[in-house]
Amino acid sequence: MGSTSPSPPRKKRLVLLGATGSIGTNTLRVLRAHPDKLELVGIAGHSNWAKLAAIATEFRVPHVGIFDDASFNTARAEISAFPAGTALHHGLDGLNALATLPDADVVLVAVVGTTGLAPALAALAAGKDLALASKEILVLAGKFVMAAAREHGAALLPVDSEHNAVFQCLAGHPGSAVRRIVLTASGGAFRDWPADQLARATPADALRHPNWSMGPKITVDSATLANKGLELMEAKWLFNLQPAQCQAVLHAQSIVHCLVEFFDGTMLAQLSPPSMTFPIQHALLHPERRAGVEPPLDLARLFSLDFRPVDESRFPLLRIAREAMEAGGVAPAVYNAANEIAVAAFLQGRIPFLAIPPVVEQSLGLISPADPVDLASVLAVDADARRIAAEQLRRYSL
Ligand SMILES: NC(=O)C1=CN([C@@H]2O[C@H](COP(=O)(O)OP(=O)(O)OC[C@H]3O[C@@H](n4cnc5c(N)ncnc54)[C@H](OP(=O)(O)O)[C@@H]3O)[C@@H](O)[C@H]2O)C=CC1
Ligand SMILES: CC(=O)[C@@H](O)[C@H](O)COP(=O)(O)O
Ligand SMILES: [Mn+2]
Repeated sequence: MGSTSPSPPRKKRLVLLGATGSIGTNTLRVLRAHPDKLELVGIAGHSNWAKLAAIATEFRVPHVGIFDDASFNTARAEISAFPAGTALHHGLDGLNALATLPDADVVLVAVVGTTGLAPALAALAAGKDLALASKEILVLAGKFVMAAAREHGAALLPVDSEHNAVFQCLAGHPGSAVRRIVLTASGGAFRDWPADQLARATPADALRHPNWSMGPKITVDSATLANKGLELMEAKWLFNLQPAQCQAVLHAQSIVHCLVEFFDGTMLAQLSPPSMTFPIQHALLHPERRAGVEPPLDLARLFSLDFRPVDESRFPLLRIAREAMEAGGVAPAVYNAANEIAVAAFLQGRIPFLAIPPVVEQSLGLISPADPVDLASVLAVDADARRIAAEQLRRYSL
C-alpha cells in the first residue's frame, strides 16, 4: 500500500470589510506574518479602489467590494489594476455577498459606523465566525446580532482592544463569577488640556491621539470619551452584563486594556503595547497563540501604569452613555446615531468640539427609549435620531 502524506492544516479564510482603513491596515500586517495560517479571500472598502487593487494584488484576493457608486465604476474601467479574474462587488449587496462567500470561514467587520450591520448579520446567518471591530453595530443592534450568533452557532470574536482583552481574561470563567469589568480609557487628545481651552479645540487638535493611530471618527470619540461610552454598551452585549457591571477608568498609558473583577475580589488584567496587531492576531488565530507582529512589552525598561477615575464633568458623554445604557431600549442606538452626526459636523468645522455632548443629550431627550421589537424598528429609530441630531446642530453652528 502506498503511503499518503498528511495534508497541511487548512488556513482560515478571511473576508476583511474595511480593508483600506486603520484596522484593515493592521490586519494586513497580521496576515503578512502568518501566511501559513490566514488567507484573504475577500476585501471591501468605501471608495479607495486603488488601495483595494494594491491589496488584492499583494494578497491575490479573488473578491473585491466597493461601496461607492462612482468609485466602483472607476474600478471597473481600471480593472487591469486588479489581478486577472477579480470579481468586483458593488454597494451594500456587494458587502453582503462578500460576507457570505462560500469560501470564507471568518468575516472581520471594520467598516466605520453601522454600514457593516447587514453584512455582519448575513455572515452570522451563513454560519461564518464574526470578528468584530465596528463597535457601533452592537450599540445599534446588539440584541439582534447576539441572537443571530446564538441561533447559527457562530463565534463572535471581539477585535476592539478592550473587549478582546476582556475575552482573554474571561477564558475559563463562568459569567456568574464576574462582578464587573473595567475598560481603560486613555483620555484622548484633550486629557491634559486646561478645561477652559476646550471651547477652541479644532479637529486637528482632536485628531492627535496620544497613544493610538486610528481613523478620524473613533479618534474624536476618544477625545470626548464617547468611544468609552460606546465600548461600555458593546461590552454589555458581548459579555451579557448588566449596565452597572460595565465601568471605565482613566489609564494614560493604554497598556492595560481591561480589568475583570471576580466575586472573590480578584482582578485579572490584560496587558500589551498599544497596537491593534495584538488583539487582531488574537481574534484571527484564536485559540492558537504565536509570536506576534511586534515585540511585547519590555519589562526591562522603566514604565509606570497609572489609573484614576474619569472626571465625568470634563467628559459628559461618558455620563450620557451610562444613562442611555440604564434607560435601555433604543437609547443606545440614539446615542450612537446622534454622536455620529455631531462628530461628522465637528470634523467638517460646522460645530465646536463642546457642542458634541449637548447634541447627543438633546437628541436622547427627544426620542422615547422603547424596547425595539425588531431590526426594522431599530433602523427606523437610527434614521429618526440622525434627523433630530441634524436639527440640533443648528443651535451650535459656527
Ligand atoms: N482604528 C482602531 O484602532 C480601532 C477601530 N475600531 C473600530 O473599527 C472600525 C473602523 O475604524 P478605523 O479602521 O479606525 O476607521 P478608518 O476610518 O481608518 O477606516 C474605515 C474603513 O471603512 C471603510 N468604509 C467606510 N464606509 C464604508 C462603506 N459604506 N462600505 C464599505 N467600507 C466602508 C473605509 O473605506 P475607504 O478607505 O475606501 O473610505 C475604510 O476601509 C470603527 O467602527 C472603529 O470604531 C475599534 C477599535 C480600534
Ligand atoms: C484601540 C482601541 O481599541 C480604541 O478603541 C482605543 O480604545 C481608543 O482609545 P481610548 O478610547 O482609550 O482613548
Ligand atoms: Mn477600544
